[in-house]
Amino acid sequence: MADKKKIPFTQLLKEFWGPYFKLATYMRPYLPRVVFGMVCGILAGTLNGTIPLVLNYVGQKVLPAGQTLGKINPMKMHGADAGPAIDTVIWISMLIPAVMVARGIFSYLNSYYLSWVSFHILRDLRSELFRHLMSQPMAFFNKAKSGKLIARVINDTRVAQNALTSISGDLVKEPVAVVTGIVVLVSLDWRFSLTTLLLFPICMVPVLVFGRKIRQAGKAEENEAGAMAVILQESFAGVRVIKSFAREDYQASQFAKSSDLQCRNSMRVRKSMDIVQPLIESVSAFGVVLAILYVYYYHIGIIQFAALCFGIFLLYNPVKSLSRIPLQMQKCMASASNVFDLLNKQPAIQDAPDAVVLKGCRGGLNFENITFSYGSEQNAVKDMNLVVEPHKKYALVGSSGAGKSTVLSLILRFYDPQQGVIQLDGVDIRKISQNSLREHIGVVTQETFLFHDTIYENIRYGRLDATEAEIIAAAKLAYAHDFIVAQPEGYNSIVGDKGCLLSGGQQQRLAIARALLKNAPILLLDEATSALDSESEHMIQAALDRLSQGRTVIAIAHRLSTILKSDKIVVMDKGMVVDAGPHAELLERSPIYRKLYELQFNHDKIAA
Ligand SMILES: Nc1ncnc2c1ncn2[C@@H]1O[C@H](COP(=O)(O)OP(=O)(O)OP(=O)(O)O)[C@@H](O)[C@H]1O
Repeated sequence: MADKKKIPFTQLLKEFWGPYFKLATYMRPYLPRVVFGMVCGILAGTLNGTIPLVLNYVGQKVLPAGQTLGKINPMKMHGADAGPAIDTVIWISMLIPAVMVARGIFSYLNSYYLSWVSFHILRDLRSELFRHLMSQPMAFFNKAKSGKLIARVINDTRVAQNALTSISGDLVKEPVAVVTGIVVLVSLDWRFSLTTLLLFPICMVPVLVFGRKIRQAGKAEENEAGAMAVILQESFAGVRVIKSFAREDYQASQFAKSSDLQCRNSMRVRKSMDIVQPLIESVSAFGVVLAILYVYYYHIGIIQFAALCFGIFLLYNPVKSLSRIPLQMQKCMASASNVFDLLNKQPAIQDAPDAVVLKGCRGGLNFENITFSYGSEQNAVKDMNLVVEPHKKYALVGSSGAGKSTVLSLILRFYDPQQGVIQLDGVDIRKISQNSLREHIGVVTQETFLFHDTIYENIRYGRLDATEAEIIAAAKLAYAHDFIVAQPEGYNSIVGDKGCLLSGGQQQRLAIARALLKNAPILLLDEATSALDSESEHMIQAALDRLSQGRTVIAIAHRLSTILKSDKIVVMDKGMVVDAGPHAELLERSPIYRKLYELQFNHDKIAA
């Protein structure tokens, strides 16, 4: 039998309330507003509770005395008992709108200030979460579903904030309203109040029973919202694949399934939520019967009766809001713990406390005994030793899966090797701040990523403070200026989602312009394998040649021209550097290189 360990109460409290308290700490910068909002809530709650007292007072003052239900004597309405003069009646009656208006103002201020705070908390939480996600290393994004991350940033933060707003709004105002209301009712007529309030605890039963169901269904609803976001994100990102396989119907059926589940979960939540109110109202109806019986036996005054009934009626909303708090807390807790789970995830790759900020570098790299695996038993890079001299050009060659792309990722510190050191100008790259390291490395990959923005903004991404003249100069150097000005809106033309409104060659040239603008001393190139038309290829090659000038270049070579121009060709096989040297030497002495050359680069030779 499993050993049932008793969890200490304090730990339980921490686990259950932890996310809520953590969320509440986000209120700290806005404390004056929170306090003001809560004080307004207390005043609104107090005024709400005292309304029957005011009604009773006004009634006693302005209506002839001695009127009781069942014993009304119309004759007493005239003559000596007719009551005070009309101006006194008006003045005293004005107490009622005065209290109601004051209650309305405080209630509005309570809601306004607490909503203001909660929307600002939502803003802060979302920004922090996004920044935190952006700081996660590549290994995190390799595993995470981006749709789910989007749902966390948009959905979970909103659900947590929504619940926080209503909870913080209700938590102070409503108990005050209930306590004041009950005290006032009891002071008016304790027997009537006790008789009618007797049923209040019974009203809590449906809240407790259905609260559990709401919690479970609510969690399933949130999870399914995440799953739906994954389908949406993948369908839009992979629309080319979907269309080329004619899988639109399949995707639509996947989405419909998720939507159906979402619909059923939402119905479960709604059903449980909506049944609570009619049950409470049914129980309350018995309270009305009790009230009528009480009046029948005790013949209380009509004004007092009206005030008591109004008091009971005014208790309804605060009690309803209070009964909602546990349900909202459950929702808040589920979403907040999703958010804080992500926020608590420390990035596996972080800047060392004494990390230096790189200001300029020569671009010399040294790989010392580098071994790296992505987590599987097989090493993607093994015992790699390589000295990369500044301003020289290196070509990485090797069969598919040899580890070439991994080497580029290690230079960028997307991953840290399990063994060995990579040095930049003699400094371990783990001792350099990640931002400044990457500021000194330009990357052009075969899969160009362009943002859905203008051509101008896409180039400017290379250096955010670049001037217009510098951006145009970079485009000219990348042989992109001519096709850009030929676009309907020139540099202000939108490139479409991931640059889809431009040709592959044009996208590549924009990426080169972006790298030229960055002007980094080290350049990592992953050449396009896809066959571009010869004119486009020629221009890209010329643009790359310009980009490479005066920099340390490490290129994953797919073209003969690249390997012929390289100072050194590094041959990789199964994660290891098996040889390195100039083309002619390797052709002579390396069987692996010879084979690769014949398979991979020979057709270029023929084409040339
Ligand atoms: N993100 C990843 N997670 C797990 N394993 C990976 C990942 N990326 C690459 N690998 C594995 O690491 C090894 C080296 O891959 P890498 O992409 O570096 O090879 P490559 O020489 O660049 O191949 P190609 O020329 O096909 O791009 C391969 O066995 C590959 O399956």
